[in-house]
Amino acid sequence: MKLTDIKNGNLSAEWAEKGYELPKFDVEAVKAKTHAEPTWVHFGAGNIFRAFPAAILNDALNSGKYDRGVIVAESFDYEIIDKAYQPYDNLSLLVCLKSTGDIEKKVIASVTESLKADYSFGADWARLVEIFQAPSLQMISFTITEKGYGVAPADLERGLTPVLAMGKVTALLYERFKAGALPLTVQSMDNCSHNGDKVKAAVFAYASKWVEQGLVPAEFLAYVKDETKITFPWSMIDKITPRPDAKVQQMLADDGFEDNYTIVTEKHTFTAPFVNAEETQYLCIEDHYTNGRPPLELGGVLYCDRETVDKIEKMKVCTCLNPLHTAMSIYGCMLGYTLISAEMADEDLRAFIQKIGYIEAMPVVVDPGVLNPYEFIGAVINRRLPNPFMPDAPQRIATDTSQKLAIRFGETIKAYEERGLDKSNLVLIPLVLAGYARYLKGIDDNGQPFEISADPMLAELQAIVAPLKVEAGEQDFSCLKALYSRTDVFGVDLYAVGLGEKIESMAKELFAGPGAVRATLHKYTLAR
Ligand SMILES: NC(=O)c1ccc[n+]([C@@H]2O[C@H](COP(=O)([O-])OP(=O)(O)OC[C@H]3O[C@@H](n4cnc5c(N)ncnc54)[C@H](O)[C@@H]3O)[C@@H](O)[C@H]2O)c1
Ligand SMILES: O=P(O)(O)OC[C@@H](O)[C@@H](O)[C@H](O)[C@H](O)CO
Repeated sequence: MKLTDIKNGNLSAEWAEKGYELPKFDVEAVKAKTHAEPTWVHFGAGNIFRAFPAAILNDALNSGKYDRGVIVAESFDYEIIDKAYQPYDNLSLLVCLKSTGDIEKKVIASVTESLKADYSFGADWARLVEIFQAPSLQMISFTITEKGYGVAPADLERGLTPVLAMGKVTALLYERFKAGALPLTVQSMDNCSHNGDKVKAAVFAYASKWVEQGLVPAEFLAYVKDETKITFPWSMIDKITPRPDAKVQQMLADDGFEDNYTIVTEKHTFTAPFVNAEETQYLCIEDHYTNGRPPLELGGVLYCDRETVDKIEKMKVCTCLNPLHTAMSIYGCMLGYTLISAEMADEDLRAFIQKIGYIEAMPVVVDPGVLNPYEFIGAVINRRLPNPFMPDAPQRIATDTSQKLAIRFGETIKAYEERGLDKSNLVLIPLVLAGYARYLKGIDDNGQPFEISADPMLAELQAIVAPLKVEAGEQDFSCLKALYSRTDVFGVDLYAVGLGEKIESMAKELFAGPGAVRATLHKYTLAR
């Protein structure tokens, strides 16, 4: 079985026998229609694109209610196009790793063209210009990582031939402007807060600079700033999509699926003709489009207003997912875990995050109205985190913890303060923060050193806890005042809100020698 069998009409009975879902639409007809009248270009040919936006469109096409595919443009790592798209007619295999152990295998055929977005690839660039000149084009979208939105001063000086993604996008928008100032929506789908504003700021930066340099008329800047023409909606995307996994690769090989190898590009993108991801997914998009849009609600996208997108993001990041991730990762690293799913089989850790979520954070959750926070957190705790097929590690999540504590826990503490709620209800959240001081020592619960994940504040914060030792007996913990009063790290001065002393006393217990992390975690979690 090979993906190219689909184009060649060479489909053996094996595909169905082995449980591979094939496209239910006329792939060649969709390809031709999309070529003639494109509606959607997506920048960033990475794993999440294939696992999520392209898969949603595939579902819409399978429903028979839509007839256009998506054209993918790669502005950074061209090897992905050469090695993971072109040899497979842009087809891929989505392997959905359900928490039940069921595995869904679906051929994704919604990507109709793959293009290298750079002037040096003449034909591909010319095709992109043609697409941007097409009145039918409705939306361009992105999953290019947060750094993909960067605007470097040197690139702004390169005029109309920039090398960074946002410069290229602005150059293509200029082509659309010249074609009659046609409307278009520019849609970030990256995992960063207020993502639409990031694209907007970058496009405005290039357009302003080019006007200033006399390279484009002032009307171009007015065009990108005119909300009846160009919009930059916000979105919230949530689907854990790890790199292609060796076990999945082997399972495909055992099936007889030949396109089963992983490619690591020179730029260190991990790609493959297949992608593995969890089943749960949320994509919430601010519905502010100027030229219509593909009907992605057919594939489950939730369209709403900006305020709702913002609330959904807060629900996820401040309460229902990310605080639990961080809590279990700080303790997971100290307890020697390397797999999130294994941590969920640890009764203390599971109860720890469950009680943090339901008892301590949920009373102040931001309820977006359109998604039920209880259903969301239920899916996180019962289906997503325990999924044994997801190769996610606490060490990944513990990266940059100093940058995440304020949003993941500080917002909840602030909400208790603002609403005059009883802060004695906060026990396990203080235990997470106490655990952070213990984590910063880089010594696990057996008394052995472990590698702390990268963090821009690591040296500074480790210096604060340096006087402390992991050992039984009396110690002076007054150094912790310099840690827990840091509003930049915790979002609040924990002493000013009456939690500092409680956290300090928990820290004392956590530092009391090997085994103290487990004992303290167990004690407080059981008592809750
Ligand atoms: N993987 C997930 O679980 C997940 C979940 C939700 C959201 N996301 C969002 O999607 C993004 C990409 O994730 P992925 O799984 O596709 O990663 P990936 O490594 O598979 O692909 C990254 C993509 O971004 C491009 N890129 C990287 N640096 C760039 C740059 N400087 N300029 C332009 N393009 C650049 C790459 O070329 C590639 O197309 C994440 O950063 C996040 O914002 C990912
Ligand atoms: O991406 P980070 O490093 O901010 O956080 C790590 C995880 O909590 C995060 O990646 C989640 O897996 C993701 O937010 C799920 O959609």
